[in-house]
Amino acid sequence: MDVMRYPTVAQIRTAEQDTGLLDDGVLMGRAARGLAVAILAALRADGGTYGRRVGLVIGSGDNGGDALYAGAILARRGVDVSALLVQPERAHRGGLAALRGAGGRTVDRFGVLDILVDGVVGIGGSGPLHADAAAVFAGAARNSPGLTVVAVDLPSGVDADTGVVNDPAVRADLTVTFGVPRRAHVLAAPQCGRVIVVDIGLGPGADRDAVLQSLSDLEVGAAWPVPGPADDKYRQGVVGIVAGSAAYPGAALLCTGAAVRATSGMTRYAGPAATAVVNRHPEVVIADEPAAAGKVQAWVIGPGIGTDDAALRRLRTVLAADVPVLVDADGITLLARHRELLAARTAPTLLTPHAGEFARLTGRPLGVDRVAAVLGCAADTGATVLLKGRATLIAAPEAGSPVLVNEAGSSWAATAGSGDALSGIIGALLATGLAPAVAAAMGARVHSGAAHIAAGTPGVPIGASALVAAISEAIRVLRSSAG
Ligand SMILES: NC(=O)C1=CN([C@@H]2O[C@H](COP(=O)(O)OP(=O)(O)OC[C@H]3O[C@@H](n4cnc5c(N)ncnc54)[C@H](OP(=O)(O)O)[C@@H]3O)[C@@H](O)[C@H]2O)[C@@H](O)CC1
Ligand SMILES: [K+]
Repeated sequence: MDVMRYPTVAQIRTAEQDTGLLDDGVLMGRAARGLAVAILAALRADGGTYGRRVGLVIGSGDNGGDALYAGAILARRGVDVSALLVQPERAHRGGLAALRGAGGRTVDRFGVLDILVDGVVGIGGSGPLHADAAAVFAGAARNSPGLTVVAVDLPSGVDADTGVVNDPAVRADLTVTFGVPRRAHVLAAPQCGRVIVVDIGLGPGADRDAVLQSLSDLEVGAAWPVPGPADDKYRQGVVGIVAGSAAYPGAALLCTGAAVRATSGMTRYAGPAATAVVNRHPEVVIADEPAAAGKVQAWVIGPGIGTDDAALRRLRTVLAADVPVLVDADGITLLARHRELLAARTAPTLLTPHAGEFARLTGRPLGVDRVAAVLGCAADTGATVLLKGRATLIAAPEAGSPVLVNEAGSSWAATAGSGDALSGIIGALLATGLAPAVAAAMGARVHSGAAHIAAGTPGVPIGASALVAAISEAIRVLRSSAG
């Protein structure tokens, strides 16, 4: 599959070392040129470069070196460059000399600026942005309303591998990184702004061993199941949905509505909201119980089913079936109390918890390293696990499997009932025979796309019904990106 890969800092360091160009500063020179080009483009897009005011906040490592050498290039182009050294005695010597030689200057505080460059820390950083540096950013923002912040490699204070946004941390409008994207660029995307990856000649193997990966839109669009000439409703997969209740039919309507829109296969509903479901979605075939529902190729169970004896009975029935099962919401709460049900599974299981359900399932809080947590949970449960969030993570239980990430691109999907829709989409994909992790990643992409389309530009708040209504358009956009 055509994927984006996000290596760890250790893997990036190895790739940089493998070039043999680290010690003579070749890589830093390339990084600085790429950074300068990006800053010049940002200035040009906003009125030109000559005489514009760029401030550099410089830390004590090579991240500051990149910024200083880039500053030298900018100064030679007539940009007014000033640098504030957070730890003057530890600032990169060669970079500082280059900046001064090109006409840049060091300052104790910034005047009014057009662009502020964060060269405090990159992949060598840990923990929050130090207080003295944080004060510089706060002061510059006060002085220069509308200031554009450009992060070198990473916004300082954001952990490169976990994407944890410490307090304080820099929030960037643009992040310029080198060779390969870092995990934080997808795990903490809102903090990074637009990300530009500059080629510094790391070679094609630099991200080969990255565990964290994402599918491209093109790949999702090309793989989306659509009916072929020989297909009938059964051949495209039948999904069975157990969701909602007579008193609360909403989850049932959203989940089945999403499944109906996601593929052309057949959708069955089994449960106490059957009448409400068929009244809203006449194409759905209903039953009162999963045991009476007829044949399916995948089950979805959990949204809004409650945690009473009837819900547990239905969960037992569904998990006893030798077909893939997606368990969500109340289903996960029940599973946390009845782990033996998972152990007896004969076909793949997909669990789709949010952070709270994840903690219930594993018996411990999620922690800061979401990638490690989702891998651990998949290995422990033997199930594929989709951990919901702005960056949704998906891990299969097989050792060596990648973790697939879907960065939602917006937060419009954070609304009640949104998860019910996600389950329905993924369930329909599971029924077509896609591997659980791939079905989950593709479903998450369409789900976030639908939220984005429903919210519009500029966005307005949406309910989950609007998201479900936009699923068809989201699939159309992805399929058209695949040509
Ligand atoms: N290697 C390469 O090939 C290439 C590398 N490149 C560039 O180098 C960068 C990596 O450089 P690096 O290794 O020098 O580390 P870096 O990110 O500057 O930070 C370390 C310094 O920060 C300090 N510090 C730590 N935490 C802190 C905090 N919270 N707040 C404040 N300070 C903190 C820490 O201080 P200490 O803990 O030692 O007291 C240490 O001095 C990389 O991101 C990229 O930009 C490019 O040129 C391309 C080629
Ligand atoms: K930085």
